[in-house]
Amino acid sequence: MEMLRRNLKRQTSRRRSLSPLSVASPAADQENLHPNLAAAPPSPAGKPSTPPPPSLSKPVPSAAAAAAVAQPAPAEKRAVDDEPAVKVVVRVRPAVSLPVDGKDLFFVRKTSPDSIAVGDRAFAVDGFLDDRASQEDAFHMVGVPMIHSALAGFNTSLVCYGQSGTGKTYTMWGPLAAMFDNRSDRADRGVVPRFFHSLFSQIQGNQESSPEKHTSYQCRCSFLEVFNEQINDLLDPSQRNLQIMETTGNGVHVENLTEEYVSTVEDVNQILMKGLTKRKIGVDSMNLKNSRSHVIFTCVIEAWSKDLSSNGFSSSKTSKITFVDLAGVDIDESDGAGKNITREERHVKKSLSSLGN
Ligand SMILES: Nc1ncnc2c1ncn2[C@@H]1O[C@H](COP(=O)(O)OP(=O)(O)OP(=O)(O)O)[C@@H](O)[C@H]1O
Repeated sequence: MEMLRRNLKRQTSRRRSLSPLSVASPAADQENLHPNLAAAPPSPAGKPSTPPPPSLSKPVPSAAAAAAVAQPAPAEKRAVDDEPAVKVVVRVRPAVSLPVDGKDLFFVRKTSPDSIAVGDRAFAVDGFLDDRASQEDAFHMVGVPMIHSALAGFNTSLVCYGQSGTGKTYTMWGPLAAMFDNRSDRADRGVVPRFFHSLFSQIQGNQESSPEKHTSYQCRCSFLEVFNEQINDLLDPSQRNLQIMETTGNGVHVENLTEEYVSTVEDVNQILMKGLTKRKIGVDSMNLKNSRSHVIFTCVIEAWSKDLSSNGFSSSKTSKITFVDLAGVDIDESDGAGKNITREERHVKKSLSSLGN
């Protein structure tokens, strides 16, 4: 990844940008990591904002445990099996200005279905979105397979990383205002709002197409930021410097992190708006907003089925979906707009380099 980062530096000076997206699905572990991917994302879990019904208040199993609780239906399993455990996708952001000499128009280019070249260096990838790719294209490449995994009961994650200004936040969330249905800029909506739009329609479709299964779903979300090496709850600003704990019942989780129950895409959009407006941002010397924190949005889906056509056989599935939007690093060290930025940059760099260890 360090190699890729160095190439990004060269690219910035040419005012074109690329940001890698990684989808881990299902239950990727360190041994399965793609050579270009640094590490699997953390797995937070915390207390719900409102207690669930007694029968539903159980520990969230890991992906392996979830798969053991209920085997996915054959069609769901096939869709998940066809996907690699970790998928690395590179997206190139459109140039902010045309190159003066026209030389770097194809600086990042696809060289085969599974490789790209950045200048004279080659990288293996699972997918490539060039600077003409739409938000819809990004969703189809990384978001749709995640929905299949989540509904099949597997944990799945999307991690966006890359240099500052390369389009991580745009790809992940899109402009906040575009989340509303009546907006003319709906085409700008990012992977996450599209994911939940499609997820809730598929849940409704599943319930309508197989009424005999009596499947009920429950989804709960949390949103945290890691800023200056402290974990803050984006859904409850009074909860700062939260601690990572490991307990027998809950596994590794962030203690006291708020979880909110959601049942519609509008519920999720409200949570996204609430969290993203509280995210720490800085302003660089070009007056562009930069994310100064890593943010992690998590949704846990639990599904219970009672199939009346097979002697009332019951099953349940749990999956955790994690979206990680990492802070970017400014390549130009003199770009900071003040003393704080320098300290934040140091923490961002330290945490990003820890991912590679
Ligand atoms: N594919 C794209 N199409 C159009 N505009 C884009 C695209 N990608 C990024 N942008 C625009 O480029 C700017 C920088 O993008 P963004 O904020 O997403 O970068 P970032 O990688 O998240 O940066 P940081 O790490 O500093 O938060 C934004 O104004 C965004 O709207």
